Amino acid sequence: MSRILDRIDSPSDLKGLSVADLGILAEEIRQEIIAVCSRNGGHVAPSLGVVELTLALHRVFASPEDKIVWDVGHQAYAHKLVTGRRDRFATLRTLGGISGFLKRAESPHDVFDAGHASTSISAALGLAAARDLAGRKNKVVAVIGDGSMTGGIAYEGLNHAGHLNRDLVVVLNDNEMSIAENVGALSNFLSRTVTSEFVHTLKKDVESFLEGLDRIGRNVLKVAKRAEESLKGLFTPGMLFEAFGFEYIGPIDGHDIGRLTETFEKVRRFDDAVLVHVLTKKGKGFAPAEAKPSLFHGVGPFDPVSGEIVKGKGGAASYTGVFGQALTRIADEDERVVAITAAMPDGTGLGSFSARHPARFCDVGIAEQHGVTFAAGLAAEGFRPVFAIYSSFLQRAYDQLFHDVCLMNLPLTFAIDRSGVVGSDGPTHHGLFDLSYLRTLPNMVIMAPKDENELQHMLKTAIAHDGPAAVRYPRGNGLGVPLDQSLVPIPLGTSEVLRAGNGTCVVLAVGTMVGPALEAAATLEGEGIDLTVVNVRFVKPLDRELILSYADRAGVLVTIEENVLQGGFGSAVLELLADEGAEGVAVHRLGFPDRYVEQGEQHELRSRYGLDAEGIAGRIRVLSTR
Ligand SMILES: Cc1ncc(C[n+]2csc(CCOP(=O)(O)OP(=O)(O)O)c2C)c(N)n1
Ligand SMILES: CC(=O)[C@@H](O)[C@H](O)COP(=O)(O)O
Ligand SMILES: [Mg+2]
Repeated sequence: MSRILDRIDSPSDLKGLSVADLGILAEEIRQEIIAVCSRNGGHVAPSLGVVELTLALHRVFASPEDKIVWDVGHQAYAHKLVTGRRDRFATLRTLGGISGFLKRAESPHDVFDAGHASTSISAALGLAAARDLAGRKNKVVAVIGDGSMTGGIAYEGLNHAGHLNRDLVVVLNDNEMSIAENVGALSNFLSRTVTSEFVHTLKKDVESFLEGLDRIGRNVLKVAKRAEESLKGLFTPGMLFEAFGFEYIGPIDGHDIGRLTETFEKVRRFDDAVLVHVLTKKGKGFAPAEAKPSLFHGVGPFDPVSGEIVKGKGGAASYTGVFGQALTRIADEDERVVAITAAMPDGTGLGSFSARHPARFCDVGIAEQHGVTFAAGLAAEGFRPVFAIYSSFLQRAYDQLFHDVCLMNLPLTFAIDRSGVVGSDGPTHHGLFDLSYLRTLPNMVIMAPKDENELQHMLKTAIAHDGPAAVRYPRGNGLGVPLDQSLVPIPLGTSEVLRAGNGTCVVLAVGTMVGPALEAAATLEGEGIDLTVVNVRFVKPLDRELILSYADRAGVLVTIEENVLQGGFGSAVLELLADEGAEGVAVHRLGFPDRYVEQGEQHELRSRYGLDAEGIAGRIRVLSTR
């Protein structure tokens, strides 16, 4: 039997469907999401949770004239399926395929690119302001999750929107989850829904009783209503949004398409700022995802029936895991160590730390800026905070790094996970800028380990250092090297010569690039090219002496980094050589170019950009024959 989904080429095809048909379509969409994500991986639970919400929005609002802005965009798979991307959906998150997030370049229905959280309200308000300036009449809708509502920019947007009172709809998709359990006072506040329903029922009962009485009864009713309003105000989530100047509607069942459609029809007729509070279940309709929403938030391939996760090739422990274990051990001996995450406790490997040292663990929510300044406060009082954070999310907190950390030279460790290419999440998530953005800040020490064992020692080095220090390491498995139990700080600014070579061509490799550089050296040895390979270890401070002495002797210096070339390690070497007047040495920089790198498996991207062993060998071969 043909599916309704196969007849949906654009949102306008939803208009003629009955509520019952929409229910059937929701089920078909869920099956499609599960089938494709079971092969490609993806953000399964967030997307399954908003299928009815997506259908109701697209049925009532006329995208792309009406603008629907999805926060993060990780929940927008149903949106992709009903906006003309059904045929390409099987390529989701693959090299050359459609994005796992929103992309203006992909569809006119994706009105604002995303991948990072909490931006939708500000973006939607900008779209609404542009509409008003242009004299258009379209609607603008921001859809934001309860987790993303922990990000400060969301309140900056609400504050401005309430003040402007533009025609703007904000849908709060409340599933009581961030990736892990949502944290913070707001999340407690939102979950007081039950209390508010209780107050609502109580109000109705009391009203009908008093209305049955005489005039005195009606006066009592007036007083009671006033009291009830303040009581309700104390207990309902609406109060918060009303204080921001929004009309509040909800909470409503986010899986009841009929109710959602009716509500949005009503809201469509308003012309001021409205917030619709919708309650959904993360992972809805797929039992394994409902049972383990954190696991299925973002997941690799799995069995589409049982939900069992397909095991990788096994092998070495991940950098993330080794970091978490090492930090826990260091904290066992050093009571000053406090671990901080911004809503990524599992992704950053802090699970064992939080279980062992709960009082010294903090999840600040999706609040990277706050997290950095909060950690700086701890550091100012003698603690040794370690902020474990993804490279691309730390970008949010650049001024905090500058103003609240480096300026005071505070002892704060940044454990920067997901540096380099991360894979299927693509350009919003690759950690390709941290060497550049950290290098410019005075006082900052920057390290990158060649393997997971060195990561442990670098962590120890960072925590022992009396100033800010960053250790950047990649997503995925380490090299499987033995792990030292006793950790020793590495003297700052010292690198390590791993292969002496004949000194004609010297490779200065950073972190993940050390392994492929050594492999390339082994390949080229058979061709009579005898490379020197240096594990740089410190991007700041540089090992000036070693670099300058090689520059004196070598014909060619090759720098290799899993970072953009602009402002990265290679740039630092060029600056040093220029400042010291080093002449006669040719410098070749290998790294990522000055553009946003697409999605794809990590190995595919490294290969595409010539940063695997083969690519490195090929480029040095060309240099050597010049
Ligand atoms: C700035 C930033 N920090 C962290 C993340 C990682 N992240 C992606 S989705 C998510 C949870 C979002 O929760 P919510 O908005 O409630 O959406 P749900 O997944 O529950 O649907 C987090 C922490 C991110 N994308 N951007
Ligand atoms: C949407 C988002 O930002 C996160 O879910 C991210 O995709 C997690 O990435 P990892 O899978 O590398 O933890
Ligand atoms: Mg949520």
